[in-house]
Amino acid sequence: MTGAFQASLLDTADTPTLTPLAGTVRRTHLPHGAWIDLRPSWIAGADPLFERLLDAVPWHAGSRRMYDRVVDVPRLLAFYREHDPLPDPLLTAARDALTEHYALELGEPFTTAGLCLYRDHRDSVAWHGDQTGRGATEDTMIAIVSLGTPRPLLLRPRAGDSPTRRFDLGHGDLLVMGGTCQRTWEHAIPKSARPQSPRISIQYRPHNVR
Ligand SMILES: O=C(O)CCC(=O)C(=O)O
Ligand SMILES: [Fe+2]
Repeated sequence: MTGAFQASLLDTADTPTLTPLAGTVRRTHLPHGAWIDLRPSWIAGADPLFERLLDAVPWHAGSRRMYDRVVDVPRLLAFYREHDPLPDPLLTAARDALTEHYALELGEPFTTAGLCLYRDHRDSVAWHGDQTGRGATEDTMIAIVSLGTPRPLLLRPRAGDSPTRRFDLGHGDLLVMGGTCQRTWEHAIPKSARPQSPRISIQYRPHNVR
């Protein structure tokens, strides 16, 4: 093996790369007009991206009101509004590729990026729909890129009339929730019983969807 070939092999392994989306995304239709698109290993060679985000993102504890108390949510957060520079050029490229791929169906760009850091198996997100803003009343899309330790994303219908669905999100995977998903279904990342290393989730949303 020549030195140059070795270098190029290392290069692909070490440089996070977006692979093409067209023709590689598998859609699952759910009852009530919701759907899930899945593209395993969308980002190849994602290890350095994961490390960079762990370091570079200003992670902070989020909080929410629970009755008369304010409690920390069980994960760390960072939110990038429209026009905020993202913490890594690959996250910008991913957002733009998603905007392009879904342009006809979505009719508007993905503009914001919410980041979550699940530090270990005890971190989680409880059952919810992204229903702040238009998510409560209109069809929209939320695209999630998952990095690090695989965790399942669970979905259950609000009407309780069909079984909970499980999508395993691995390192570099893309999952897109679309149609009525935020209104007619809820999603969650459950705690795990077994110790786990960290996971980072990046959620891209259109204007005024949270
Ligand atoms: O961690 C994830 O992939 C999902 C996070 C989520 O549902 C949210 O932040 O609204
Ligand atoms: Fe969510």
